[in-house]
Amino acid sequence: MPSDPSDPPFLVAAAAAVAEAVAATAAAAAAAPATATATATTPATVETVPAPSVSGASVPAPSVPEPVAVPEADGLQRILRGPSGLGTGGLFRVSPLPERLPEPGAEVPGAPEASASLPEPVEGVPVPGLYFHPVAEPDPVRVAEVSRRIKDWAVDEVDLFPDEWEGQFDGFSVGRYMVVCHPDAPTVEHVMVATRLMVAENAVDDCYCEDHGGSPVGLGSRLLLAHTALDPVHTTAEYAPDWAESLGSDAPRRAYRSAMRYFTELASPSQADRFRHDMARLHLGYLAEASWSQDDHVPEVWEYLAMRQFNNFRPCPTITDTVGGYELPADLQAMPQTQRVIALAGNATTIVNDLYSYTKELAAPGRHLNLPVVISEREGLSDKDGYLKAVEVHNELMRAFEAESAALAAACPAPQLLRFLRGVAAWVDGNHHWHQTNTYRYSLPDFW
Ligand SMILES: CC(C)=CCC/C(C)=C(\C)COP(=O)(O)OP(=O)(O)O
Ligand SMILES: [Mg+2]
Repeated sequence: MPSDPSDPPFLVAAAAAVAEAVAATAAAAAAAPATATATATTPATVETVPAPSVSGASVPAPSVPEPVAVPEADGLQRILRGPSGLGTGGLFRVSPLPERLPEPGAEVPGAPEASASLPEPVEGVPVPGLYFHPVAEPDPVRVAEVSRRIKDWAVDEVDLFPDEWEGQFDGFSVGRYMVVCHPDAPTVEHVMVATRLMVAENAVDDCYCEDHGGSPVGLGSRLLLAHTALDPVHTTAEYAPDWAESLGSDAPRRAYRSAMRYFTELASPSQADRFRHDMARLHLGYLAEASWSQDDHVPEVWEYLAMRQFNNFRPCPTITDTVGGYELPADLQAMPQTQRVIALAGNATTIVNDLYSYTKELAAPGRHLNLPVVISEREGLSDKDGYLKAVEVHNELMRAFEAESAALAAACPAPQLLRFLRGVAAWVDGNHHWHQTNTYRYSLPDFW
């Protein structure tokens, strides 16, 4: 890509890095035989998408993003690491992210023996055959500080849980979760913004939908009223006080209200609106799951996957830029290609949850839907074969996420977008790490 002499040096460096990656990607795609993944069988068509201006100039992007070819690991890793070289330091508020560990020729890293390449042994066993990237344990000092502050917030500011739930709160290890998912957060307070939201989101899920008093009955009403803690009601003077008072009337609403206040102090209006949209998606997903539960209905696999795209971790990686102290401009965030990357990342991370929480959900009363259960039921497979097929579904989603992310980085090398893509990838890896190592909460089935 020709560079304008007036471009700041980091843009020139970014363009050069990406141009190199594009060449590597195109060469790899031309040389590579068709592979097992659906995306890899599509010819590579990497077109350059001009970065839209923040002022809102129209973006000539296709309305339906084309799947792209999977780049070889080297090119992909280079893109996801982001720009490097003179002048790029300003793209990283803190020291550069730890690099993903290489995958030397292994088709599926992460089988138990592969964990020998980790810097330190970690607790928990990865799902055999799962495609994931191991990461190092997060900084224990930062984890301890976030853990201390989040407990204070939960107890003193929002009165989140009764004493008997304290062990579960601690066992969730939300401080470790959020520190490992946001390695580029410039301060502890930035991590806290994500941590409060994570706690609040789980409070709503547990108390409204699941095993801490939740039920599908009346869920729509509860979710809508809680949603107004994120998306305020603009009403008349007569009715506004009742609405405002309602936000303090249970723990999920207190948590949403407070976490959202902290978030909007840091987020731009556009970032806040993006988050509200994702939370509305989440609540829609909860409702579909609840209606199937009320009807004792097992959806088809594709229907389950559609529901799980909404009942999904997406609101968490979507705020990676706010937590990182920068902003992905709305025009870049709204591009169909960016939306596809975010959706694939959310889907891969959420199927990771289905796999790690499988035994927990099997032990819970009633039938709890997750991907292995739905595949077994709908496709007439044994529990083990349903689980193994769910691993394959995850792996395909994960590879598609990485391929689309790499292609987008190559096509649109805006620095904020490159950093955002790295942030989403870090969230994906951190999410896996937390699930694997949270042995208080999760354990694997005995299939191997
Ligand atoms: C943090 C957040 C946005 C959560 C939304 C939905 C959610 C709780 C998940 C995607 C996790 O799935 P699940 O409800 O199955 O959680 P556990 O398996 O109970 O950990
Ligand atoms: Mg689960």
